[in-house]
Amino acid sequence: MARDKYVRQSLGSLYSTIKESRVLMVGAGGIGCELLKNLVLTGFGEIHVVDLDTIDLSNLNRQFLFRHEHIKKPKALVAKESASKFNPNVKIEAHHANIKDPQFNVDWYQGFALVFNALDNVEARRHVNKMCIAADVPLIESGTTGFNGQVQVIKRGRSECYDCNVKETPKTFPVCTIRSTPSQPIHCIVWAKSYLFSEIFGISEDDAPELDHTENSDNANEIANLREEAAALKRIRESMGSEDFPRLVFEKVFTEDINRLRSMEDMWKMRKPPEALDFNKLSHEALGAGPAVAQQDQTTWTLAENFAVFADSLKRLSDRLEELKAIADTGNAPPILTFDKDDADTLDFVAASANMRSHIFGIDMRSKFDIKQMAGNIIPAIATTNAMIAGLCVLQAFRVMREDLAKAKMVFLTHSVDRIITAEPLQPPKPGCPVCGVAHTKVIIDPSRATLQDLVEGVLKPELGYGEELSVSSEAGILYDPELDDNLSKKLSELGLKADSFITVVDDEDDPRVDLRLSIVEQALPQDSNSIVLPEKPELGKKPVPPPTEAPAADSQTGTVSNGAPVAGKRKRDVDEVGLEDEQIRKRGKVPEQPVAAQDDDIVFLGDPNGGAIVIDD
Ligand SMILES: Nc1ncnc2c1ncn2[C@@H]1O[C@H](COP(=O)(O)OP(=O)(O)OP(=O)(O)O)[C@@H](O)[C@H]1O
Ligand SMILES: [Zn+2]
Repeated sequence: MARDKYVRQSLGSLYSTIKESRVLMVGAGGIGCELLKNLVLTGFGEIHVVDLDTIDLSNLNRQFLFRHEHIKKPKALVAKESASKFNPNVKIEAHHANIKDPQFNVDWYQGFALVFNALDNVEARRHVNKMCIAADVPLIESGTTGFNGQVQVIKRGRSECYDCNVKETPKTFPVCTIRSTPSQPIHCIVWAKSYLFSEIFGISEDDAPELDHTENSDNANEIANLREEAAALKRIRESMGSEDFPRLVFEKVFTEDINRLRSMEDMWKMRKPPEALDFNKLSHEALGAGPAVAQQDQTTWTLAENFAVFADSLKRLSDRLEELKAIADTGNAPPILTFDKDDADTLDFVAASANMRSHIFGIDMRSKFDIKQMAGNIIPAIATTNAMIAGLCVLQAFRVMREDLAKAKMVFLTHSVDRIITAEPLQPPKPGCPVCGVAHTKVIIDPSRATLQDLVEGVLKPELGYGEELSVSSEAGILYDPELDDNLSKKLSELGLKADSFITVVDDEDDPRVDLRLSIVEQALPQDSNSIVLPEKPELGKKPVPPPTEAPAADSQTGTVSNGAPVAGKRKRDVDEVGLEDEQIRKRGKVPEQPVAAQDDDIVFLGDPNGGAIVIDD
């Protein structure tokens, strides 16, 4: 029996299209391993896999194409090797490289019928989105976070692209929220990890990425106070190892600093004022608690228990640092300790300190287990979620391959609504999107001669009808506008423009035409011809008047903006995401509020009476 009998039966007329197609998969991690297996077993004729990484021990629990003996080998190559065995008729090309490398240019993308993203970061996703829009190749974008995931079909001119919706920028916490007015457990955890731990054992908080030290007239005074406080804490660090050290640290951060804060009455008009702690009282109460409580990581410790763990872990960490100092070479930078969620001493210290601070501000205390997840920025990657999302990617790919985009869907996998899989029709491109709301074309330049003047005066104005009001920019910034003509005589190559660079042209006249993105092809052109040639004239429609935009809601706690960006597909969360409750995960995952009712064109699985194959009827 032919190995592809059932696939042929299932796919019907799509079988030969798929067999002859060349597709690209970017990322061979959690989703990528599952997806590559699906693509190979479905019989996609040629599959290119790009991944920049090598295999790590921690990948093996879910990236099933990899085994222990593959650790440190390139993911793309091993994925190819393992998946080829499933179907020798499929050609797999592996690229151990960054997808942003220049060899993966617009022409290269145009060689694919379809691109799949199986990435874990927004930057690479945005890059592939941009390239697929420029090359006009459909993209299936996917991501998972714990039990949630999503698949998005992106096709230039037909659907929203990845950048049609502004992505949430990684959230930082204003330093005043962390240091003066915490209101959530995460604020106290960040304080314990990035301020207290760092000031005592590590590098200064000034280098902590989670803290936003932006000053404005409202907070300048408070920031100056906080700097003084930090300097005073650093001085206490000098007495590490002394009998008095725990009391000095404790009284500085849990008594004196809190009393100072409490004395700023304006701060507490709308909030509950903090209550300072008393070292003597707590050390007395903690006598019976004993540091062994630190082993109980699933229960929420009492204040006295937190004190006991604080004092004990402070001692453990101080002893460690003192030992390191004793053996350190003089002349080198002094040794430091860094927070690691898997290092019990550092986690105990952060958990106990965070909880005591929470108590002071009337915030719920958390178990050490919870704090570990939040401080370590972890959402566990779930193999089943990845497998389901990879399956949904292929089902959506069938619709794209059938050129049936009307039936393609944005699919959500969610843990928190009645239906685990929900779908929404594709939304049309957002007018004014900086990526897909622009016209694209190629421009051939002779790098030895082409100048910016040749582009502006020789092509853009005469051939494309631009008036005086236009601006030209590269990815590095503005190159030309009516007030900036210094670069006109420069060669494009001197301006950093080379093969596969993009140039953006913006029409600044009244009632402007859409922006134009030119991708550069370098070619030596005959001396007697122009140094820049447009092989095709793009259609330049009018720029749509943007509909009134809904201002994204500002997060009342942090002042940062949250706009429900699609799942970033990251297993390890940034610090902004720690403390996400289901509600926030749902927002981030863009999961619809209400499950979307089953629709006529939902996929129906039918049992096959002829031998167990599944016929997919959509
Ligand atoms: N710019 C890029 N070019 C090529 N591959 C990339 C790029 N950025 C990310 N990737 C790859 O995308 C894959 C994403 O997979 P996944 O989300 O499972 O992450 P992981 O690194 O394998 O695991 P984890 O981060 O969860 O430990 C990774 O293998 C990563 O190397
Ligand atoms: Zn867009």
